[in-house]
Amino acid sequence: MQSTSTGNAKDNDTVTSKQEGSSSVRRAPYHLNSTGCHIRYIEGKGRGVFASRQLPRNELIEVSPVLLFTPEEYEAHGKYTVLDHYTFKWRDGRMALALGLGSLFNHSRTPNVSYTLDPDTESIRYTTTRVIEEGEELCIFYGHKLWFEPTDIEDATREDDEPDDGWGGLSLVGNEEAEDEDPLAFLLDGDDEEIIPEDQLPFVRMKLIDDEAEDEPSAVITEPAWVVDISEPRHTNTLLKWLKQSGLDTPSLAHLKRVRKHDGKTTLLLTSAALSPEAPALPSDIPLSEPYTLDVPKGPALTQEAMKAKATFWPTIYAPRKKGELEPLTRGQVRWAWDAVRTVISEARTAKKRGELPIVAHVPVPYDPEVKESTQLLSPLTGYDTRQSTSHPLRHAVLNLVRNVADYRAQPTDAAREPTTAAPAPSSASSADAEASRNGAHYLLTSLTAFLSHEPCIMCSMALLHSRVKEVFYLRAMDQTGGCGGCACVPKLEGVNHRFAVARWTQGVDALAGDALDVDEATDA
Ligand SMILES: C[S@@+](CC[C@H](N)C(=O)[O-])C[C@H]1O[C@@H](n2cnc3c(N)ncnc32)[C@H](O)[C@@H]1O
Repeated sequence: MQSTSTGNAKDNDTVTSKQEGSSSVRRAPYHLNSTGCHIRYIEGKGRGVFASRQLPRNELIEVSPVLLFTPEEYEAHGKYTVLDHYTFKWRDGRMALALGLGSLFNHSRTPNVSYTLDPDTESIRYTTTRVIEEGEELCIFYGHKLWFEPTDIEDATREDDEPDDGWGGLSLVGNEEAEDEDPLAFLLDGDDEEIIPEDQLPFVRMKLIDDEAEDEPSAVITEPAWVVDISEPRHTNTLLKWLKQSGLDTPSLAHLKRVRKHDGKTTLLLTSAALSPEAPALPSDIPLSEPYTLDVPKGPALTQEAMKAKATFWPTIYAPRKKGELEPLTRGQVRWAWDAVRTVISEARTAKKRGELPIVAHVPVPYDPEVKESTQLLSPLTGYDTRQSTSHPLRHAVLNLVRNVADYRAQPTDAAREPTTAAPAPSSASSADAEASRNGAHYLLTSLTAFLSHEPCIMCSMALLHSRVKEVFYLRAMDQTGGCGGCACVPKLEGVNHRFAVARWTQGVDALAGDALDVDEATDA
């Protein structure tokens, strides 16, 4: 436990503390911080973080790296030390200690700071939840099971047996009950690679088109791919060999033939434009024209008829499977999705506390490292419904999310986001880049999954479709207003040029969310 400060605060930064019979004046260190935070002593709490100027709402005020301990290290050493009062359980079971200011935020039942764990960068991001005046203490919510007597009156009068509200308070180690609360633990503990049978998944996946409907060219779902015309067919074999060695030959296009002969022209399929927004570099010793993008079928043909329909776009492999069968999912994928669902619930709860509708749209960093690399989504993004605070009818969570993604994409360069992964774009790529953009490689949500607290309204479903989102999970169905199966099903409409998968999360949500997601059933989310 950190030192007990029992004396009177002399000024903002000092307090007289009595420890083991001696009395001394304690001074908070000067903290170099440009985001408006500084450390002060408070009677009965020890150190705390305070606003050194007025802070706006939704301001990122601190990013704290975390130090991670294995459960063994913690069991053998950590839990017998002062660290026990600062460590908490990281998502993968390790114990985490926030560095920087992170460990100095005190607890409040009415916090003015929320935080999100970022496993990718092993850090915690702290954001203000309202306007904070200069001199106010910045507090987070630790959870309901405190191991100390809070000084704040509202905290001291809390009910001990109140269930965790899931707001996202740090669940401190030793809080076994809180750890056991995950309603899906029975499903999610185990081997990451193991396939979870469809009927055990905690969500229901909607079937958007009948296998028979695939037989129509108008029902074929496509995605953009880079192709190049081969002027001299004798180079085809050399190019196929080069393609194998180039790394462009990714599994996502394995259902397509590599070469198309059409109207006397031979064309080579290079790579997915969704995964490689830039035009691929071609071998310099073979005369070739500029690569360009073309819409090709997204999946194999399930029937002979579908094969004919798909061949009008690009020759496609025939791979019959059981009718209605969906891509199998592994436990790792389901756990990743559940993490996102928990974030959505916790953010909806925070939104409600701020006086907004508890409607949230969230895009996590992709599970698949290849997709993460190609989409360059290196940190999760969230959109909140802000219709209440802005009195603006269009500030739906999904629209705000799409805007956030656009802002993220508009950052000067990828290098600014993560210097280690970004390669400079070749200057010759600019026209191909523009072409790729027109053909769909650069749509805002290409290859990404959106997690939504509520089934999106028709406008938002259309925005998701237009952004080329890969799939959507929603937690609460909106039968009167929903555009993904409620009053309409936008991705199922005839003639739309993109379809996204839809799943409704059915297990664990009510246990975790309680009434946190409740909205009027006529609300368009
Ligand atoms: C993560 S630390 C926060 C920083 C701590 N005050 C310090 O000086 O190092 C958690 C400890 O701070 C104290 N603390 C946090 N919030 C408090 C509150 N509302 N009332 C009293 N003590 C609090 C408790 O002693 C708790 O064990």
